[in-house]
Amino acid sequence: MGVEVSVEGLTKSFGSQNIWRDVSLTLPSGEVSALLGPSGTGKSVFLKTLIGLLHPEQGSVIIDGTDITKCSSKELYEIRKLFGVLFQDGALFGSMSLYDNIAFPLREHTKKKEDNIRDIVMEKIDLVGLTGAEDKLPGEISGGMRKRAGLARALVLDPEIILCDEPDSGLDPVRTAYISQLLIDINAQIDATILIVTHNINIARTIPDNIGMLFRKELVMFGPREVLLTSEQPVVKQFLSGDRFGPIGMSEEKDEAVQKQEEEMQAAGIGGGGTKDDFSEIIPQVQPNPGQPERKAIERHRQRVHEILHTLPENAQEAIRRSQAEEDQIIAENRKHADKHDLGNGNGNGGNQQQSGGAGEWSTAPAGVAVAGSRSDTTTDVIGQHASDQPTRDWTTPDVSDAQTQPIDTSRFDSDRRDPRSS
Ligand SMILES: Nc1ncnc2c1ncn2[C@@H]1O[C@H](COP(=O)(O)OP(=O)(O)OP(=O)(O)O)[C@@H](O)[C@H]1O
Repeated sequence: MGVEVSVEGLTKSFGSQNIWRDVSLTLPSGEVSALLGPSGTGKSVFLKTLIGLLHPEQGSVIIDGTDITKCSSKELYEIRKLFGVLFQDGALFGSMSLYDNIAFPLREHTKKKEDNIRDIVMEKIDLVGLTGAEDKLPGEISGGMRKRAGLARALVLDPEIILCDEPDSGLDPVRTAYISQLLIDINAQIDATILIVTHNINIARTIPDNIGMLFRKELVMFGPREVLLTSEQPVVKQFLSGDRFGPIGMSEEKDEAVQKQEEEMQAAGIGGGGTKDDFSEIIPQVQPNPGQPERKAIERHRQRVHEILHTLPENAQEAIRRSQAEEDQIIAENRKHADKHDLGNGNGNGGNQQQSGGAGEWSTAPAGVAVAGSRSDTTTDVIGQHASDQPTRDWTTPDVSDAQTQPIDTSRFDSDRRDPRSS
């Protein structure tokens, strides 16, 4: 199970510039959380503080029993091995091929042999749809491809905590959907605690269990996604709808005169350009693909939400009940689909769909983390990460009919991706 991250009273400034203050939240074990907020509110700074790259003036960040704001650098080094981080710009080494970039954490932090490293790296490259691009330099590929290479690198050590800084930036909507699905599938496979920083409202609506929002140097809220999505707070409503009119301005704050002008314009029927979508109409959360294990976090999340349900606003309670019922239906349909196509459900057979019905080369199964399905058949390597000793990939080329029945085909990430079936 992923590790809980508990943040208490965190305050960060650069010189006299306070970024945020007194931020408290808990990223529950194995759950997927998202952090929203206007540009410049310090979301990336928050991520960097969680891994100890930046040091807060006040507060604590407790990870696996250690307060990383106060621990020794040796302890911090150990704690960091729990993390896989996808930075906003991919943070790849410009002079190294994608292959070497992705292999880097394995070479740096484990004593794995090159054969084993190759298997893991190629699995992750395949997983993010970059097969064929492994010899390219970061400067020779698109921003979206760099992003996916960064994600592959974040996954090679099978992290307990995954931090993703704007995983969708540089990706078109379709690739964004693939990468979002990938994160859910990965969560189902390894039950990692995930935090996604994003401006993408679609991701916020459909991927996380919990959502938080930073605004005016404070955490406006953090809790079950339905609470934020049904919130009546003007800043939340404005952010979700992308409207010009509201408390969020081009710079951090609008002054009263501007707000008054906007109110007059609205009264005159002039719009702020925002979408008219009804965000309180909750879209069911994306579920793992059929054949993937079911997310273990769902039950834990529901248990937690059940305990606090009576404390939530009435419309959030109603939205939670509705979305849980809809999600149950989707999960049941996925199970039926998996049974019909003999994909295995990751519970009864270890989730090894590579052997159980054609989710081979073309599935989104995160093979290095995936084939194990449960951690019972993994070993612990030198740095305490779980990793299979055996090559975990079935490299047999699936037949075309299998490929066609796969719900997600990561090869479609790139039109220039080499088709392994043709080689
Ligand atoms: N190392 C640093 N030194 C000084 N100021 C910094 C540093 N890193 C970030 N900042 C400042 O902190 C503020 C928050 O930056 P951050 O990148 O966290 O915002 P963000 O919410 O992630 O923005 P965006 O959504 O645009 O990516 C900005 O004003 C930025 O200039």
